[in-house]
Amino acid sequence: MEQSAAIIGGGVIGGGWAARFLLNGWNVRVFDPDPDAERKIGEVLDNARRSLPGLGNVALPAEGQLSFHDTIAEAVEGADWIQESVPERLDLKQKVYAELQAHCAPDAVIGSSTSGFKPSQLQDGRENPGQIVVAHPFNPVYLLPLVELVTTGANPAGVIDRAKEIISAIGMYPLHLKKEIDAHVADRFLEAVWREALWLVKDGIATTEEIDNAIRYGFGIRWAQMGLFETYRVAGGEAGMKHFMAQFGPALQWPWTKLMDVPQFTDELVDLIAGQSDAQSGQYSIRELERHRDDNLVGMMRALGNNDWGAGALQNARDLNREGEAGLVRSIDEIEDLSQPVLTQSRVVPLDWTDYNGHMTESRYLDAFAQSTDRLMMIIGCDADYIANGGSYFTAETHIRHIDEVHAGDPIQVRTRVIMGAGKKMHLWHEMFSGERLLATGEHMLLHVDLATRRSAPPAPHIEANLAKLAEAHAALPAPEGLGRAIGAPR
Ligand SMILES: NC(=O)C1=CN([C@@H]2O[C@H](COP(=O)(O)OP(=O)(O)OC[C@H]3O[C@@H](n4cnc5c(N)ncnc54)[C@H](O)[C@@H]3O)[C@@H](O)[C@H]2O)C=CC1
Ligand SMILES: C[N+](C)(C)CC(=O)CC(=O)[O-]
Repeated sequence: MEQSAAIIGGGVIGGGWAARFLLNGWNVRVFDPDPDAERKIGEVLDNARRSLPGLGNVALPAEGQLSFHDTIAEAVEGADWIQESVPERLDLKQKVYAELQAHCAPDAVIGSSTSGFKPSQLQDGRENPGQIVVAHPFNPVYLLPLVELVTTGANPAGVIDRAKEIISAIGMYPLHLKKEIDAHVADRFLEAVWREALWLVKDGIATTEEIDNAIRYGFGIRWAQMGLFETYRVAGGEAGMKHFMAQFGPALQWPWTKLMDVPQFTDELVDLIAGQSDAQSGQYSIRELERHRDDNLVGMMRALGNNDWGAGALQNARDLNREGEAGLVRSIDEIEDLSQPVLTQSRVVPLDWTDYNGHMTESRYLDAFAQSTDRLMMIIGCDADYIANGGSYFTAETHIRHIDEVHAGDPIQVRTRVIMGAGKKMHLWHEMFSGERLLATGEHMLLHVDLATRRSAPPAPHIEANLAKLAEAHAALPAPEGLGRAIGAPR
């Protein structure tokens, strides 16, 4: 069923929301009085399209339709979700809510991107306060999964459930606060760090660049994977959290922090910080910085995914949910037509799979084919449980042919044939396509092993039977062009 989101205010954050909804298959209807809004959103979308689709290992749905509208009334027509991202001024937001509610469906959810206002302040004076929630995202909205969902007693349970469901459906994580508070949870930390950093620059202790280095060479990386409490638990050593608190608790009383005061934003301080920031990063345009940021975020989140941890684990769970819609199966019984090659991968080339030649790098073809082999193994019953019980396949030989180029952001699919499956042997033929274009083939010989002895051994009967069933069904297909090819063989 088609769903549509209205984006009210299409600046930095509204543009990010537009990209997030659109690339997750929603139609997006934008209202922003800025005559440059369409161009700005177009540029955000270009960056989102090169980074988000390849973040996970399973293809996203087809993009929705994007449209721009001259009035709020038009933009909210038929919208299931309305996301307000106008500037952080309470009077402006309240005016926008009055107009939104004059035109939107009473059961649409209205989420506010506000960084700090409480939902009760936004609901105040409204006829239908129950449809308004705070849905506070993080920049870039199209890549970072966190949304702080803040509600009040005026929000019916049904609205809260729908808000959680929709936020999850677009690949984000709704952190539902237990109660409302100014600046929610995450921005209270950000404000504390920001205040302290301003003091450090003002007092001449460190430049903007040195402060950024203090974060990105140390605790910033640590926070991205374990947050604060888990990190400090580990820092307490074997004695854990209690020891950590005993050792560092007293420091809270020492002059380690100036958090209670805020430096005045005098012209002098603003010039000092802006000047240092220009010296640090002025050689890049904002769009270039955004692309560096996105490349780094995708790389870090994919690395976390390999370890099934933190934001990477969240993405893996999302991939798992999307498998069915992407046409991927997990067992032989789910295959509709056994006579055809099995779809073993449907994804987009991630940013971190490309190289200095500007295309997918050679090692990633093996990575992709190995993932397809893993899925074929799962389909025949050689799944995580079976492997944990001591049986698996080892690859004995691989031959990859590179036929055509493919670039970051392009969709790819792998279809797999079982050429032979008998006894300990499994002979597979993978073909990688982008649309109709054949990109590469991978021919792989695997042997079933006993993981205890590390020697080849017959598979369990159900695995042998499933493999034979696929091999027999695929034997009716014409032999693949290139099967058995060796380097140097005539072409
Ligand atoms: N920039 C950030 O890092 C983050 C900002 N936020 C929040 O998101 C909201 C928007 O902030 P940004 O996107 O940074 O601001 P922005 O200045 O980049 O964008 C605001 C947009 O709203 C438009 N606008 C102004 N009046 C409007 C109206 N009456 N109706 C529709 N559009 C209108 C402006 O033309 C502009 O395009 C704020 O509430 C902010 O606190 C939330 C998370 C992070
Ligand atoms: C600076 N800020 C308060 C607007 C930041 C946010 O609200 C979240 C973010 O993306 O850092």
